[in-house]
Amino acid sequence: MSLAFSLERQVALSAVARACRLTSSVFNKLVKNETVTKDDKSPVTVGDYSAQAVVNTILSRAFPDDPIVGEEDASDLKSGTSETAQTLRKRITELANEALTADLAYGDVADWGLGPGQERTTEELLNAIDRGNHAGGPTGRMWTLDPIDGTKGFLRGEQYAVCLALIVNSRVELGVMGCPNLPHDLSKPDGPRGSIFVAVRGQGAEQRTLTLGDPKPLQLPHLPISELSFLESVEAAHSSHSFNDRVSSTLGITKPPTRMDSQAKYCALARGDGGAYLRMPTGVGYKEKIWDHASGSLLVTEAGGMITDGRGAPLDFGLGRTLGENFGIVAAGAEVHPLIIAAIKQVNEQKV
Ligand SMILES: Nc1ncnc2c1ncn2[C@@H]1O[C@H](COP(=O)(O)OS(=O)(=O)O)[C@@H](OP(=O)(O)O)[C@H]1O
Ligand SMILES: [Mg+2]
Ligand SMILES: [Mg+2]
Ligand SMILES: [Mg+2]
Repeated sequence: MSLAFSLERQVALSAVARACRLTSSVFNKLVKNETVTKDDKSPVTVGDYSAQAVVNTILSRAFPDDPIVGEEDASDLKSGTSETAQTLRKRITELANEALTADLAYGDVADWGLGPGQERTTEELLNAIDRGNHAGGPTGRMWTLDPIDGTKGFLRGEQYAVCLALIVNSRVELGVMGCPNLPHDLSKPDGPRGSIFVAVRGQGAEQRTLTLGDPKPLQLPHLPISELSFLESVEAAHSSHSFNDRVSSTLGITKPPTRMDSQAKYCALARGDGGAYLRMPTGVGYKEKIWDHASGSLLVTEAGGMITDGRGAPLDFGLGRTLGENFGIVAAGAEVHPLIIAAIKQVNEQKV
């Protein structure tokens, strides 16, 4: 009897591995005009668009009926008539086709026609990006994709992640994350780097190489307070550094925080770096996106950790494209998680 979601796991690993190859190669070649600013003022690059085109093309071929909730959409790319828009379309087509047709043998499932694919037209690739326009919701199967999480980190040559998860009836069942720049050992930032992480509900979590070899099971160690260091965002606008400092002091944590871009923080946590990830809002109004937390949340729980919002409530992946009213994120080892929730409550009470 085959394990649950084994085909989905293999397809998702293959799609993320191909997308990672693309993002790693595009970084060295990015030029002016290949990064644009979205309506919410955040950056998006040809890397984000082409990685979404690649993953959605592979998913659509393997699971044509599954909807996808993806971060990017192609409406501006489709309608733009400027020289920049034309250059972007051409570049996305080149990059996506290179990744789709490369003979990588990255765990491709030949029987399902997922070996190196055929070239796609620009129109097909832009439509593949727009397969990510699903609204989400409480029932049925859906994928959620962040083609480059931590785009700002990606642009700085630091941490970013390609994040893909399968949600069934509001529950994350499978999560895959590719982190091409993540050092194997955080204390050796110039040492070997790049890993792909995968978790299936009830089947554990593991770390592999970027070519999907050498699987290593992940288990979050029990870290005493003296060994804890909060993992937190680099961008101060994305989570409150000062709130984290106060929670840290309340708990008696003495190690400084580890600032790291993107969902790579979940991967670092799952393999035992830091011991806790704290992401408290900087203001009211921002709603966390499901693609920013789906794969990471499963990775952490399958490695033996816990994840809730800042009030201790479970994350709700069934409310649409956002986590709705969930307020902040706390992910940590099972022993330390309740202590962090209690410390957050204490800090909030001191405020009034
Ligand atoms: N105001 C605000 N509050 C909270 N989160 C926000 C906010 N604005 C953006 N984002 C999301 O943050 C994603 C980047 O993740 P991190 O904050 O962990 O990394 S980083 O510090 O920005 O590098 C980033 O994901 P990407 O857009 O995929 O890079 C955003 O979805
Ligand atoms: Mg973005
Ligand atoms: Mg993101
Ligand atoms: Mg993104």
